[in-house]
Amino acid sequence: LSSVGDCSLAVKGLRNSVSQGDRCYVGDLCKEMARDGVEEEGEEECASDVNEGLLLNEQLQPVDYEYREGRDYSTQPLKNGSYGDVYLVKDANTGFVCAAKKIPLSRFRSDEVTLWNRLHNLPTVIQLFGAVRERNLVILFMDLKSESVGQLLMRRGRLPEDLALHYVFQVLGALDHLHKKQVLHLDIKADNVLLSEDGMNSFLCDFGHSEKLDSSGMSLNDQPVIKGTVTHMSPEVARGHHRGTKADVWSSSCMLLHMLSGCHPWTRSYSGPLCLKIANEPPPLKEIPPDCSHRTADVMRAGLQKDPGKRPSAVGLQKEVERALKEVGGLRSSVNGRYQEPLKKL
Ligand SMILES: Oc1ccc(F)cc1Nc1nc(-c2ccncc2)cs1
Repeated sequence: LSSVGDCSLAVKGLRNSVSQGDRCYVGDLCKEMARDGVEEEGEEECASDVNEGLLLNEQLQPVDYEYREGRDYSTQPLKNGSYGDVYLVKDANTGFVCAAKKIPLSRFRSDEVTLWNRLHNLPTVIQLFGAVRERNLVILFMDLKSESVGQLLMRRGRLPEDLALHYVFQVLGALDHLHKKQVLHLDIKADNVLLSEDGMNSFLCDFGHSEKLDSSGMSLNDQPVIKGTVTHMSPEVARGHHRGTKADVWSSSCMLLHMLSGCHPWTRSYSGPLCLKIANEPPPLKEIPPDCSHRTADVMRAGLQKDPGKRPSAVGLQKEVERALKEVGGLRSSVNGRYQEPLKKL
């Protein structure tokens, strides 16, 4: 197919059904790719040399309607593989460098790309540059950032209070945008928040668990439900109840606790499977570091309300974070400060 509408180019193999005239439909294509994934489970050989998808950034240049690793772009593991299947990508024609995540087709959910694509002009969400299927893999191309908050936490043990509040402030702002666009993230955690070079700006990534909300706030999900990270899972999600915007608010409070203590929530108080503890035990408020300001503790008490009805919205909690940030004197810590030992088991 030749260049299509607002997509710089549709890679060959695109079914005609997804590209009518001058519009290309990321969603339909991705549904097709995901459907193939489900059918192909275990039928490895029949993937032949399928190569189809959409490139949304003209710096990624297909050759003869194909975009193949090795020929049209090269990859190398990012941060020597510490992110798993995320790679540094260099386009062979333009020399453009970006990042890419490789996902097995059988695990690919079209919602990941369609919902991410809905957020394409949000400055607090990492930009999607394209989605291309090659054999049994889906490769998601995206903007390259320096590291994740998860990486930063590995380097620093635990973060200064003002820096942790600064990041959760930005994450809650991004969540407010997502929720206004009827999108749930459902895997908010330090690993899925990326940082700019100077560490001052953060970007949400990984929409692999995202779901769309319907008008009544119920999550509309026709894709296989995969749960997010257990330690950051809200009680209602742990119970299998309906997932709404408040699930992301709970997880962002878990991320704040993780940044302040250096440990995932619940793991300092309990060992073994956490799902039941999250559903039945009181929120892990005793894990709040004693050296935290009262306002910061207030943020966690509000965000870790077990009843989603009593939990504030993203923008509501963001206002409490703003008060806590003011109480500690605003952001003054540097990203590259000394290592601080994570807190011990309770
Ligand atoms: O699983 C994902 C699905 C979609 C994404 F957009 C990102 C990820 N995961 C990660 N991406 C990175 C990263 C990206 C860009 N630059 C530096 C690091 C580190 S972990």
